[in-house]
Amino acid sequence: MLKNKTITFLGAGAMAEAIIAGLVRLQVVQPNQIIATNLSDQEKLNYLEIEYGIRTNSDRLEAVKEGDIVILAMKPKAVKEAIEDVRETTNPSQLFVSVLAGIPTGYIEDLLGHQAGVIRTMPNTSAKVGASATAIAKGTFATDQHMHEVDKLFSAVGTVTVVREEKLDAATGLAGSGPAYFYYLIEAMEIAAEKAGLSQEEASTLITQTVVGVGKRLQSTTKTSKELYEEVMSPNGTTEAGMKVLQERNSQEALTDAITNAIARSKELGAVFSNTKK
Ligand SMILES: NC(=O)C1=CN([C@@H]2O[C@H](COP(=O)(O)OP(=O)(O)OC[C@H]3O[C@@H](n4cnc5c(N)ncnc54)[C@H](O)[C@@H]3O)[C@@H](O)[C@H]2O)C=CC1
Ligand SMILES: O=C(O)[C@@H]1CCC=N1
Repeated sequence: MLKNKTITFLGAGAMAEAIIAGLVRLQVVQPNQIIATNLSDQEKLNYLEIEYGIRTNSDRLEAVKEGDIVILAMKPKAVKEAIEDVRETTNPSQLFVSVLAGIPTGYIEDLLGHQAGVIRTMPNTSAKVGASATAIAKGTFATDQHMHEVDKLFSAVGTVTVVREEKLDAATGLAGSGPAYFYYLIEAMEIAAEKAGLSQEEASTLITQTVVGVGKRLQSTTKTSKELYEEVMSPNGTTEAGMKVLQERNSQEALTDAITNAIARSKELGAVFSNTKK
């Protein structure tokens, strides 16, 4: 399905690299089917060529012209300028895939100015190791075939959940931003480990395997998250002592609020940029 298709990344930052790494490592497409372009960082393009064997082109018009699938991977605030720059070279047979937080497909369709197939996605940086949790939603002119192609692309770098576009902001706050919440918790574990006298190496193995174990357990159990943490807590034991502090400080409420705020920000991004149309 993706054979003979050229995939152009317009924007070559952290998210583009995570997806490129996953696609190349899992051989979903040949490296030479991928072209990356960006605003100005030639060093980054050189690095991507060497690291992943993909093609790059600092001429954004040429890079986009060649793409059957164009992945929009710039920051949301740059989307208007980025699309206006290359609009003249786009055509209705191309598929545009956005990874941008908040930006509605309708806004991208308007910027392109033709009935372009646009699919909005929200992956996360775990794409780099083939473990993204990606949500995808169809724009007005995208076809089922387009959805199949994007499903195939992102299935190669993790799971794909198809949702209606209005749910993408929720997916963004939850899973797009999600890795950051876990890394923040992990940083807390590192600080506590150091305080307690563990070496970095000792702490690293203990923490990483704890996180991996939680993920694997979640994938293989029907127990609820509450049942799973209660299973760890012995009466008057160590976990209870730890959880007491988390509960006293309303940590769960803080985390719920954090995710809700991220979801609100995704909605806000969409509103802000859609209001500054053309
Ligand atoms: N970093 C993450 O965890 C995730 C990011 N995203 C989305 O991915 C997008 C990119 O984020 P990052 O990779 O973190 O940003 P980044 O700052 O690492 O990369 C942005 C890239 O866009 C390029 N760019 C800027 N202006 C441009 C223009 N006018 N034309 C072409 N390219 C241009 C830059 O040169 C750079 O290569 C954002 O819209 C973000 O919402 C989505 C899911 C997760
Ligand atoms: O922080 C952001 O806006 C992007 C979108 C999801 C993860 N990172």
